[in-house]
Amino acid sequence: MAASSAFMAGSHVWVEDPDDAWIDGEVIEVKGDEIKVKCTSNKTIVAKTSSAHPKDTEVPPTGVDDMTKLAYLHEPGVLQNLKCRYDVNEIYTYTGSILIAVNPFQRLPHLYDMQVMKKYKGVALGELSPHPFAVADSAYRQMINESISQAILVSGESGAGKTESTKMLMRYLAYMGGRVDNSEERSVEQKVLESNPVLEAFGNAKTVRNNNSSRFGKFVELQFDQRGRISGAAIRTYLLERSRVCQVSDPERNYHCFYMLCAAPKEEVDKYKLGNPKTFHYLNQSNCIELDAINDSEEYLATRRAMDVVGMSQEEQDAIFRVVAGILHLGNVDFAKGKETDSSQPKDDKSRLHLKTTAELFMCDDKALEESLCKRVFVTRDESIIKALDPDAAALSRDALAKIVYSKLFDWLVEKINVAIGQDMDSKFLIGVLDIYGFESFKTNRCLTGMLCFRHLRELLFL
Ligand SMILES: Nc1ncnc2c1ncn2[C@@H]1O[C@H](COP(=O)(O)OP(=O)(O)OP(=O)(O)O)[C@@H](O)[C@H]1O
Repeated sequence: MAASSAFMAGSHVWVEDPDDAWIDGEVIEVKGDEIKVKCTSNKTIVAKTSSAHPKDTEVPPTGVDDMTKLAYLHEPGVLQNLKCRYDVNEIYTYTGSILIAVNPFQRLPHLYDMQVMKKYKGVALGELSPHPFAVADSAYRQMINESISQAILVSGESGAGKTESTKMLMRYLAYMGGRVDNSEERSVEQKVLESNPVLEAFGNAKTVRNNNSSRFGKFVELQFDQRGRISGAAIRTYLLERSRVCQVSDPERNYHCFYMLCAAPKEEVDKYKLGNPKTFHYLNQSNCIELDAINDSEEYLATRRAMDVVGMSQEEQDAIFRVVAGILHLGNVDFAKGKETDSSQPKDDKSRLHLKTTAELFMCDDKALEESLCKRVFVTRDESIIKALDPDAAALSRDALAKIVYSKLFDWLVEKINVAIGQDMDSKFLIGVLDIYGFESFKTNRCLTGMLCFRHLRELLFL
């Protein structure tokens, strides 16, 4: 916190700047609760002492590898240190036992090769340069030495690099706990990675910040035996962003799988009665349909291959894509006023056709589906009361159905993947890596309650 009494002419300070967030300079005059600062950028500004912070002039130009070495742990000091390190390609910095990663937005393979992994093996945290391998090594050693399961929490804004960091942690843990006796078999890490395209197709979407943003929290659990060797793994997922299924804001996209299926080979598209993604309400609310770096047709084939690898049969794959297509048709069912007061019915022939197609794809009765959308059943102790819904309420009920069906599909996929990876129910210890997406602020919040619950859960996680 800034202490006004600490500032005098000649003090080095940080003051807020509308362009650069913070700017440093030297105090040339102190007047009451204000200071005049000659900034390093040469401009002179007057700032409130309450919003200024002292500057640590002892910090080396390339920064320090652990923020606890800074004389002042305030926002401008932390940001400046991260920037200095980033400028010399040091993307990792410690704050005690916490590792801060700054996304380099470029491949840095030399940072993660086998030689680097060997270097970090068994070395205490802080002895070598900050690195996810050091964090993973520390977790592994604590698990072995203290016989206690460990968890690593990876958190940050969307696009910050959580998924990449999680992969590094997993790679190192797999290296430490690798099974030497069964080299013919695919490693657990390999199996987890192979399942990624399936999870990404159904749980990732393009957002403003990240073209391949994970819209769910993921807890990857690596299970170990008594001797510290990997004996299994499991993926637990949390808080899939359901609202995205029926509400997409510009310039974002819905989940990748919807666009992939529309870009599938023609016979598949015909089979699921799909077509141009722009004709579906759940996709055309945003103008963003195609992505420069992603070819949806190729991604569709890659997802199918990954589904084969994780052991999903052709029937299962067909059922999955029928559900995906069914959701798109469901979204095109509009409602108009029905004959009775406050009732509703499909708006026109087009809506009736989409409803019928949805029922065919979901393999249910179209009349029953229509009833479930246009009416609500209240169950009391003695009887069931059926209430007709007006068109707005019916549309809400349609969206609620789309969201619940999609999230059930996602949960089913995760279960299937876990069977393929192979869990060890009798494992001795586990190391869990929690990759959970961070706060985001939208112009209009898609789902306020969802966001509130999500934030509450995150608060609990951090306690
Ligand atoms: N250590 C790294 N090395 C190279 N590139 C990276 C690294 N970390 C992140 N990136 C780049 O940034 C992109 C976004 O990173 P990532 O998907 O890991 O973010 P995220 O925090 O998981 O985002 P979200 O919460 O939206 O899923 C990656 O696709 C990759 O291109």
